[in-house]
Amino acid sequence: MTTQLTITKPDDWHLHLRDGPALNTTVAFSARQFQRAIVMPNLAQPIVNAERASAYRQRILDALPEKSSFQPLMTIYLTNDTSIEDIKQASQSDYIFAAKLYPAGATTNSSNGVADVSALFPVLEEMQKHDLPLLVHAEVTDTDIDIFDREKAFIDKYLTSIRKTFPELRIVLEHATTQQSVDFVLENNYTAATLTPQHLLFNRNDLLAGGIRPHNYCLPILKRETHRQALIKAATSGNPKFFLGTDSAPHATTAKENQCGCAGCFTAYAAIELYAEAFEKEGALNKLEGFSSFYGPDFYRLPRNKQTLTLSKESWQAPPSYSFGTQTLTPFRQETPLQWKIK
Ligand SMILES: NC(=O)N[C@@H](CC(=O)O)C(=O)O
Ligand SMILES: [Zn+2]
Ligand SMILES: [Zn+2]
Repeated sequence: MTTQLTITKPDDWHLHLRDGPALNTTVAFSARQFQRAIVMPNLAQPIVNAERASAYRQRILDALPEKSSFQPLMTIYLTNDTSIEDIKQASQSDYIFAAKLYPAGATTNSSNGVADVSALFPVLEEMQKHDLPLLVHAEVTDTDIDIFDREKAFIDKYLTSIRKTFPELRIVLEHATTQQSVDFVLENNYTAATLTPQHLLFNRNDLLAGGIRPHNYCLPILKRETHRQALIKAATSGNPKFFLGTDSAPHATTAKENQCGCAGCFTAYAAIELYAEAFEKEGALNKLEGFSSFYGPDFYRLPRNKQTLTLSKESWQAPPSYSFGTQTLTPFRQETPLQWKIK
């Protein structure tokens, strides 16, 4: 049995750090284990251009613990007002690494998202031209589509045509949750997916059976077990199209334990530990390093990290909450001890 594991320092290719006082909590947790992170742009006032990304990046750097060399990799938020010039400027900047497509209304702070995907095609054309990756929250928002079918419906309605129209645009299907997404990624060139710890560890019973568990609620919603198995198979396959993206998405405890609770799991406090547990259960700890530390930078055409990170097999319990600005934050999987610990 493996009781200690040293891997190249990982990166997080999908992260929500939020803004303001929240940065004092979120940034340090990610910097503890990740060297770099793709920072999502869905703030209350979304990061829609290079100028806003630059200011947000500075606020993140200002919140870094001393001596940390953590690098935030910024993204811009696509809207129906995104211009060709916005894409040019983002591509030319040395701190923006992708642009994110949120269908309007699909998830947290997405009201400014794209209402008409086809109207975005000139922007996607420009992204392809500059080789700026497209990151997608792949869910339709149609009220007549069942929430468990929204990812598949997005592939059928939009992603297939985006893929065909822009064959060399690099696309990341973010936080993939279904067999259909795995198949789509496998079948198409220049197409990858991030996988979250919650979707590798949990299925929808963990959300809904025996009581509703708001801290396991995220979007896309947890799916049935067959889908979880497809994701774990992809993650542990050694296929470089699948890599780590936590989608750690902190919301104050009161916002989650609520009449209308927010979507998002706070995993960044123990993300690599949670992934290690998922890989170990599958007997695939030897595949963790590629997934966590190699395939992401390879896709983004960035160097792999030089530093290492060591994990040991050790049971520990997360505290009931962390402070989060003036509020508190409940860690994901708080009720069950974690199995791995960073040395
Ligand atoms: N995943 C989530 O459930 N929530 C994310 C948004 C997102 O990634 O869709 C958030 O910002 O809270
Ligand atoms: Zn999302
Ligand atoms: Zn996210």
